[in-house]
Amino acid sequence: MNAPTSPKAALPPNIVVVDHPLIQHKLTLMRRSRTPANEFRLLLREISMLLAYEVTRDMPTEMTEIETPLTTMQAPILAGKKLCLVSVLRAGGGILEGMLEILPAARVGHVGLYRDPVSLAAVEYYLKLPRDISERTAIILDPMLATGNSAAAAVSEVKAAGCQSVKFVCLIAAPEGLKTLHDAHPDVPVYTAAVDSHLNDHGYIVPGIGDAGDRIFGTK
Ligand SMILES: O=P(O)(O)OC[C@H]1O[C@H](OP(=O)(O)OP(=O)(O)O)[C@H](O)[C@@H]1O
Ligand SMILES: O=c1cc[nH]c(=O)[nH]1
Ligand SMILES: [Mg+2]
Repeated sequence: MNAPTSPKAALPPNIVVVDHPLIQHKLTLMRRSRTPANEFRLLLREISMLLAYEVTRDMPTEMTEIETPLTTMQAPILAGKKLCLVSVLRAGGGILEGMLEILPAARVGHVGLYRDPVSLAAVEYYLKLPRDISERTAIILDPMLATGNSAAAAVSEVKAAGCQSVKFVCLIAAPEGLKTLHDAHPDVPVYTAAVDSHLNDHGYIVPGIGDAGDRIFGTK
């Protein structure tokens, strides 16, 4: 039996494990191999909305004067840099849906990456980012951080486009991937619902959820 681990002391800094009970419950339902694709997608969307709260917790606000039906008051509104959500195709689309529910004004970019099944290197096949991404905080979305090769490549593309403020959101991270991403991009914080035990010989996260893209789109 493989239990997920949260060896917080051994992890690189800049990792936020969002261990809210609602998220943990929904993640358990997603992990079950018999959970069908339609339920899997819905659970991922719900968890993504909850992760959106955590990854935006440090967004600055400023005060503005408004009129309520009873009086005028100083009230907070969002201030500072705008956001760009960057979905790593294919599986990032599963997180993007939920994030856009909470952050409807965000711009959206896409990075198409697949893992070479033998070398586990990330192979890029698509890139489309908003022109003004350098003026935004980018939140890169991908459910799985396994070897970390895809995440590191996605962050490199976003930085190459001029973005200096980057965060990474996933559902499950492996310790190996957290280290690879931190070594390549120590300035990028990672928000994850779980840190699992290890990678298997094929680079899959154990216990994990299997192939996220296949489970979202029912392709296996
Ligand atoms: O950390 P890594 O070892 O790079 O693995 C993680 C990547 O693997 C999965 O994508 P996959 O290559 O299966 O593509 P898909 O989303 O099109 O299925 C996942 O969505 C990540 O992008
Ligand atoms: O466990 C894993 C590892 C990489 N990609 C996935 O979709 N799942
Ligand atoms: Mg896949």
